[in-house]
Amino acid sequence: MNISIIGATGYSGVELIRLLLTHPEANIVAVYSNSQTGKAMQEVYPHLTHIFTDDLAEIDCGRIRNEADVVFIATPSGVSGKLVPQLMDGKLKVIDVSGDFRLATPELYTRWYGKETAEQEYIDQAVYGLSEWNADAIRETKLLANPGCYPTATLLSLLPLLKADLIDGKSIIVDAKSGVTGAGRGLSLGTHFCEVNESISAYKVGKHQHTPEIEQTLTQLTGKEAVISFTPHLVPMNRGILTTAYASLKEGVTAEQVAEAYADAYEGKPFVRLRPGAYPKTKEVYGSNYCDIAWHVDERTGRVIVLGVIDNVVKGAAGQAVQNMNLMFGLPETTGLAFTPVYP
Ligand SMILES: NC(=O)C1=CN([C@@H]2O[C@H](COP(=O)(O)OP(=O)(O)OC[C@H]3O[C@@H](n4cnc5c(N)ncnc54)[C@H](OP(=O)(O)O)[C@@H]3O)[C@@H](O)[C@H]2O)C=CC1
Ligand SMILES: CC(=O)N[C@@H](CCC(=O)OP(=O)(O)O)C(=O)O
Repeated sequence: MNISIIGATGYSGVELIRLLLTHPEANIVAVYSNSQTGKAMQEVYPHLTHIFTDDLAEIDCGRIRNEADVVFIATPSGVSGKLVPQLMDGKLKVIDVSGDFRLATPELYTRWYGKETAEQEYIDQAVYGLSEWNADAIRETKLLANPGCYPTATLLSLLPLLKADLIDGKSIIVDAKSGVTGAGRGLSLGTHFCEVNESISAYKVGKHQHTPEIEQTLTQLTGKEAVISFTPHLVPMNRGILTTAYASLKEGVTAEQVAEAYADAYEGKPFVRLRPGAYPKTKEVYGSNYCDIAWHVDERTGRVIVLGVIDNVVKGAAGQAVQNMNLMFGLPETTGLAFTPVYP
């Protein structure tokens, strides 16, 4: 497959390069940037010296349509919404890592992102790329909206329980923690070393843009109403997300039914590792495409507490995007992704 990457200089873009360089069917034909065109990749990322040395090109949708089979877009919100209408032509498949095509309507997007995205006709063409839950639709689409990082861990944790009707969808609380790469490579006061190191804080309480994405997907994939309280936190580490989800169990639900729901949902799903009763660490999935899930039934309160961990840049972005590419091109899901987490 001939591959182009728009936004190759960002953290998700450079992770796509790392994964695609060892993918047996992938051939990166061009990498694109907005503000660093003409530079070689190793000038921007010296760790790529002697490995990937292509020059960054100015974004050219005509060239991409002519020479690529698939284009990954890993740009800040509001960018792909404008690019995709220029790319959706002929055989080209588009995988958007940003949030521009995830929400059901442009109005909903603008309410949560404070920006404009593409028109409804393009949003309607996009398939939500939660690989483990939407594979049939993913295989057929030409426009893939790759899930957000927090939604990936949260949805994989909660969907089995809501689908099996074991929890009250309106009782869900999600407390999430992310490493700083989740905020991208751009410089900002909030991600500055002295602000983040030896500290932890919540942000965007009650207004994080992943709240509607999680609610919408829970409902679309289970047919059940879902309302969540979602609070993200920034923690002083590079990679990793831990989501702790709480939900009230329906009357009479047993720990065995909970275990069965997870086993049924993830049988034959290579990237979800079920670890009942465990305390998974982000370090245990670092650099890998795994999502580890553990659950604890609290009989005293009648709640279930679910812990999900992913590497935000891999399963939360580039890894899941490659998994989706594999599905879209009829390859085994694990192609180019079957590697062991880096530990410790
Ligand atoms: N980081 C993460 O863990 C995750 C990120 N995402 C989403 O993926 C997208 C990329 O994130 P991330 O890699 O962290 O971001 P970065 O800030 O690290 O990178 C952004 C990239 O977009 C390019 N870019 C910036 N503005 C424009 C523009 N106007 N037109 C074209 N290209 C532009 C930059 O290129 P240059 O500077 O060279 O011009 C850079 O390559 C975001 O939408 C993010 O929300 C999703 C899941 C997880
Ligand atoms: C730590 C951190 O700042 N994380 C980012 C994740 C952004 C992201 O992935 O958002 P979209 O893909 O939906 O744009 C945030 O909370 O906004």
